[in-house]
Amino acid sequence: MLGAIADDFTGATDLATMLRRSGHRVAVVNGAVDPSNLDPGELDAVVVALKSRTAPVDVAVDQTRDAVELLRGLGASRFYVKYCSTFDSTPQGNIGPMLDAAREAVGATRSVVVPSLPANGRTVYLGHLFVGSELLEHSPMRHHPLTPMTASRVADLLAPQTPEPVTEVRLDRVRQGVPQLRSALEETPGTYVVVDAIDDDDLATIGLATADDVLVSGGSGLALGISGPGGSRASWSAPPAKRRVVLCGSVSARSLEQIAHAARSQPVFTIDVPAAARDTGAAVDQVVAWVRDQAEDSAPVVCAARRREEVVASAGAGFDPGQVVESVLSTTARRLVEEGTSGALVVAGGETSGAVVGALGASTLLIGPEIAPGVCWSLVEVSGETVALALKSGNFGNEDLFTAAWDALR
Ligand SMILES: Nc1ncnc2c1ncn2[C@@H]1O[C@H](COP(=O)(O)OP(=O)(O)O)[C@@H](O)[C@H]1O
Ligand SMILES: O=C(O)[C@@H](O)C(=O)COP(=O)(O)O
Repeated sequence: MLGAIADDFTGATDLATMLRRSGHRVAVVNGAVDPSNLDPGELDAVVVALKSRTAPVDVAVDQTRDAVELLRGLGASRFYVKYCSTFDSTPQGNIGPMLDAAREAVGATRSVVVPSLPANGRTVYLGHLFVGSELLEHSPMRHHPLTPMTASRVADLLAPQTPEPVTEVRLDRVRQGVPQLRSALEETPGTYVVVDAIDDDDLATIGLATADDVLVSGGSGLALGISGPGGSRASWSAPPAKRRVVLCGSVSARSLEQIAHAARSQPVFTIDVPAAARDTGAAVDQVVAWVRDQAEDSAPVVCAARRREEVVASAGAGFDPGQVVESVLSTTARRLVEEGTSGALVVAGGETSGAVVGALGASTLLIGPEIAPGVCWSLVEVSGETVALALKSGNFGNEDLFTAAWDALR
């Protein structure tokens, strides 16, 4: 079994989507909950979802070690550390510390570092990470509130995060083929080796060349190069139709476009963040009541900003706006599910998704149909009821995702 550790929940379902494509029967487990209902005999891969991307370094390291133990207990013999395809991290971490912790725990001497996800425009060439046609440092990730990415060479981003040497293998060696790449990796000194990849064939070559490595790391793209046995997939059946709701805590450029698109046909509610900070319970009551008032066949959207200017800055606010929004959206999710109002949620944003899955107390996500590259439906059990969840990474999906996602739920 392949055991994977993802540093956020949307990243976990992103990876699961790619593992499913490459022939694995895969489940995502919430690293914070005991996965007692999991039958590893029916799975080729398990992804542990953590909320460690922006956690304190020691917390991320402890969570990583615990995840390795959990995966070992489930029978994992190979491991995959999944981080963001835009390498979201700071000079302190947490990609380096998580890699160091995983490498020591699994006894690996080396790991490739492969953030590329060509399906969503993330490529690495000459060691530099591109988002579409722009270097990472010129992309909107430059302005990310928690992990502003102001450099583009992956080795330069990783080096301050680890005492281990970081080296590079260039595209020409990848394009020479699997045996040559394997030799290049063996000859290249360095514990972490950043490998260029600009299309899915490159990822396939890297996957084959590292097939015997006990540890690999990357965005989700590398999973396309790791072949699973390709047996029949875990059974999927959509839960009974109940009201559909979108909870968007992401303020990424693509999520804001998706809200604007949905607003043309669906009701949209914008949370008043300062008011919610004063009385979170009242804000949740207001959102839940608003959702109940919408037409049964609608797919209402709840968000906390429709434009970038509406994002409340932490500095000087006197409260943590991110925490307030996560709290309102996750408590709303639990209320809507518990009272039977909603059985299908699209949740946008990595931190937001971690908060929602945490509030639902879900332990295992059974992976279902794909909605867009890196976005899929999943099923969770909440108090004996089956709920459909789609966890969407901030910058993933077409503009119409909040209205089109439901088509894949049948
Ligand atoms: N209006 C707002 N003001 C301040 N923070 C907000 C607002 N709306 C959402 N947030 C916060 O922004 C963060 C977005 O992060 P996340 O959910 O990971 O999305 P993404 O995947 O796009 O990065 C969350 O912590 C969320 O609570
Ligand atoms: O690898 C990716 O790009 C995604 O799986 C991911 O981790 C994105 O993070 P969020 O935008 O914070 O959801």
